Amino acid sequence: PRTHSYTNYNSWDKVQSWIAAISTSNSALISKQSIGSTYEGRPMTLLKLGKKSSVTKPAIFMDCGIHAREWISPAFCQWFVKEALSTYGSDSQMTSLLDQMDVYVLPVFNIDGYDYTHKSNRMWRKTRSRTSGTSCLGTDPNRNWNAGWCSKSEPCSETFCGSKVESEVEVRNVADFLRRNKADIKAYLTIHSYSQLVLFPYSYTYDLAADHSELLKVAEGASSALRGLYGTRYTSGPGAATIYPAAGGSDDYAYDIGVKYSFTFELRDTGRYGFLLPASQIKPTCMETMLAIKYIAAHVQENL
Ligand SMILES: NCCCCC[C@@H](C[SeH])C(=O)O
Ligand SMILES: [Zn+2]
Ligand SMILES: [Zn+2]
Repeated sequence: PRTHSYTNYNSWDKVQSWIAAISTSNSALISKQSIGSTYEGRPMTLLKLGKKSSVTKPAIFMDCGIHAREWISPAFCQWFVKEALSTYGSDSQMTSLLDQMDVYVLPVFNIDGYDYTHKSNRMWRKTRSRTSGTSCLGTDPNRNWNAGWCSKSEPCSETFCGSKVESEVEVRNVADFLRRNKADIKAYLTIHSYSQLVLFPYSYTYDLAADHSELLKVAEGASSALRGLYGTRYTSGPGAATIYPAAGGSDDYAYDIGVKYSFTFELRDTGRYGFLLPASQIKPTCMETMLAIKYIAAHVQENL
């Protein structure tokens, strides 16, 4: 049956029906808005969490599922929404957060790819768009942003940067939203797997970001908050030196348009299961990651 579960990896049609249900479950705290469609025509629906207000509040933007095979990522976004709604009023930090700020959550960024991993190729990473002149499909949505964009790359590569900046409609839809709302968006969080890392700009250069020392402090604080639950060890640092140099990333783009608190998470594990993280680890992974996200949110609030 079409039953959604927070402790299972949900197919796209289950996530889609969950979005419809959860977004109308509590009109005081959650609403939804469309930010466009994917290449194959699936609806990109943004969830807006926060105490309803007639004035614009400062916001945090979080996306999951940029890469199709990283199933623990959309699982976390669903968990986050559930936790926010169910602990508002009882958890003082979550209550303060949703009173003072709005949190935008995009549960699955690359829906076409996510659906494809459920139906065809579990290890697919990219979008499912067609590029003229090649039979290889897809562009890496985390190399397609206007941030040190790579221009030269192979269409058949897993990290193909695309035929041009924002060639991918999914990237354009989110970039447009960030540009429209950048005055109010104070933090950008993008959730990936795997490697257990908290990364921040830059990846497109080894140059340190202007806010490097503060971002490092926040990333280390988030990692230690996460470690407090089960002892899971994360590494923190700027992307280029901590994982690998990477052009055209969403975090670098958000930072360069002025969203100072920009972080990329690589969730569990460190390679034993990799992208195929067992569903039995969804709950512990989401519980510990909540602590890291709440740590960052608290820092953002303290610096509003
Ligand atoms: N902006 C690049 C952040 C660091 C790399 C993140 C990983 C996630 Se799978 C990648 O996009 O290769
Ligand atoms: Zn990824
Ligand atoms: Zn990754």
